[in-house]
Amino acid sequence: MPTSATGVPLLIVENLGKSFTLHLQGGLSLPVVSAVSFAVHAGECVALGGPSGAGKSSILKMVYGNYRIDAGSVQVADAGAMAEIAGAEPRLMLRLRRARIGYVSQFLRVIPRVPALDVVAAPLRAEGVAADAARARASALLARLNLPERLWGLPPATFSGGEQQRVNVARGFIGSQPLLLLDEPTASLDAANRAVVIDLIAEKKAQGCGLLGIFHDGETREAVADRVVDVTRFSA
Ligand SMILES: Nc1ncnc2c1ncn2[C@@H]1O[C@H](COP(=O)(O)OP(=O)(O)OP(=O)(O)O)[C@@H](O)[C@H]1O
Repeated sequence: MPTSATGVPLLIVENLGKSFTLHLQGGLSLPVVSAVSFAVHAGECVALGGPSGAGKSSILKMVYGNYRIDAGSVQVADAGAMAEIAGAEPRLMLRLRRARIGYVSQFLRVIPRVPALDVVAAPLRAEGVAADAARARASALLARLNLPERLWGLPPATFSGGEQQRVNVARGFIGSQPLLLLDEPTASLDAANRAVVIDLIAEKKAQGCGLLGIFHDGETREAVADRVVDVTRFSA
């Protein structure tokens, strides 16, 4: 696999394939993608492109271990070696998520009764950062994303879509994982907050992180992506 000028590979996807089995339709098999191959290197942001239903989110979910991998290989840089995600034990997957792969999903999975500040600080706490320091960094990120301070102590369940997305973005960006997956991180945001997310992505790149994202908004994609991998060429 060639290494780009930007850095070492953080993610190598080779011949990845996925079909969904529809049990309610008599076990009908719905092929989604096959032979997906690309890599993400340190310091670059790669966008997954292609029309709705092409399989972009499914690829992100396989990389994060949320969807089972039917064929091929997904390897993530881990302590000088590459760890295989296909068939990974849950314990390995949890460790990789804590230390190597961050993920900003489209929607925040709300945890009942946990205030927004602690939702955001949680990945740092999992890395072993002390509670006060983790909260201080969470506050700084929420302030940058213009989340009103009166909301920080409240659980995000009743927040607006855009407020929840900003909590989700802050939670995804606070950690120090070198690979970050982004599923439409700016979809519900206004222009000012979209610009903050674009800056956060640029900062991660400058730190040597690799990012793999879906950006429906063309302007955002244009601003952050170093290249686009068109998923239609892998349609099954
Ligand atoms: N859990 C699932 N069970 C069955 N089919 C699924 C599942 N997840 C995705 N699919 C199907 O796989 C195909 C690809 O979906 P996916 O969400 O990956 O596409 P996408 O390119 O991200 O689309 P969009 O841009 O609309 O988000 C779709 O036809 C979808 O219906």
